[in-house]
Amino acid sequence: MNLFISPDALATNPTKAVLGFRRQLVYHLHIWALIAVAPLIVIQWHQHHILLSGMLALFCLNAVLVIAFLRFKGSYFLHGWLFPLLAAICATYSTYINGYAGLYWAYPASIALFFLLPLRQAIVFSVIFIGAMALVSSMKFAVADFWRICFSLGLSCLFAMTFAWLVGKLQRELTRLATTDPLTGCLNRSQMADVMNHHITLRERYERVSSLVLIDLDYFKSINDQWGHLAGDRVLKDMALRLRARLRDSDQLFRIGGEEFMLVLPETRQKDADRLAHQLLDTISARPFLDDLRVTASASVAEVEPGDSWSSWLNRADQALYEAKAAGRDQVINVPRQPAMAKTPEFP
Ligand SMILES: Nc1nc2c(ncn2[C@@H]2O[C@H](COP(=O)(O)OP(=O)(O)OP(=O)(O)O)[C@@H](O)[C@H]2O)c(=O)[nH]1
Repeated sequence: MNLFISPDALATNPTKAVLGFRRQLVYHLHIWALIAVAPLIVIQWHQHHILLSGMLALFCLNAVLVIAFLRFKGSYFLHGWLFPLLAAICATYSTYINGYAGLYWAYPASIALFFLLPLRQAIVFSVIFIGAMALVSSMKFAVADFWRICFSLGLSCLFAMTFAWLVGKLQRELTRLATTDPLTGCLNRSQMADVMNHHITLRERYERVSSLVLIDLDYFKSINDQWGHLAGDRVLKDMALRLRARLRDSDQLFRIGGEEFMLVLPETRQKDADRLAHQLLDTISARPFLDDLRVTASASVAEVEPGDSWSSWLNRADQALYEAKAAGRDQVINVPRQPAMAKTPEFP
């Protein structure tokens, strides 16, 4: 078995990739900490530091459980909280009984806090940890060393905090870039299957109904041909703004192709989605784009049905959109609802 490949190695979308990054960090940190700390259990036992040896054993047991949970269940054992808590307590207590030999462990412990905890919790935790270390250092070491320890430990935390903060910012920015379309700011296809599957699950489990609306600009190619691609881009941007202005916060707007947009409308039945689709086509055709460019769009509406997969749901909507185009464009076509399952007659 390869210990160094975590279950998240193959993430299927950007959000999962970020979650996978955090899991791998936690996973690897626990492995290295386990390897480093396990021999100390025996060393401290031999030095008759039974309490410290016991706490280190607890630390290693927690590391084994975290690794096993991540590896086999894909979840965090006790949310990964015990590592920072036990590491800080062990380092403080070891400094108290072992002096400098214990102090050295405070540095990796203070850095690990920022890799394992959310940033705010790590800051609070590190302030408490530095306070406890300062107290122990004031009892064990000369004044000059006390100040050296406080400043060097504080600086380690500051470096780790800056790094963790920047990595968090980078993760958020990369997720945004990977999940949205740069031209219109709409969600892109990377999230589509996950979002639709979520609504299918809500339908299957709680009978909560969502609908899908596809909107495709009519004769968009001729806009590009006549006015140029930059003008086409401005039409697409304006189109996304108009759609967003009419939608609720809970609705999700995707750009799934060149001039094709998809709306996922939670808690919305087909007839309400149909009304919204008509309103959206009106907002597109009512006002000219650019200076005086009249544009129309075609749309289709499909409510999620029992037994749907995301692709069958999308295919039905796609087929209806094709019909709207074939029927002359500038109109909404609804996917016919499946008849409700007839109840099986009960025999006396
Ligand atoms: N400006 C611009 N054009 C794009 C973009 N993505 C795709 N397109 C163009 O969109 C056009 C789509 O053409 P078609 O698929 O024939 O669709 P259409 O002309 O709208 O015709 P119907 O949909 O049948 O009404 C093509 O010319 C693509 O080059 C984009 O990001 N910006």
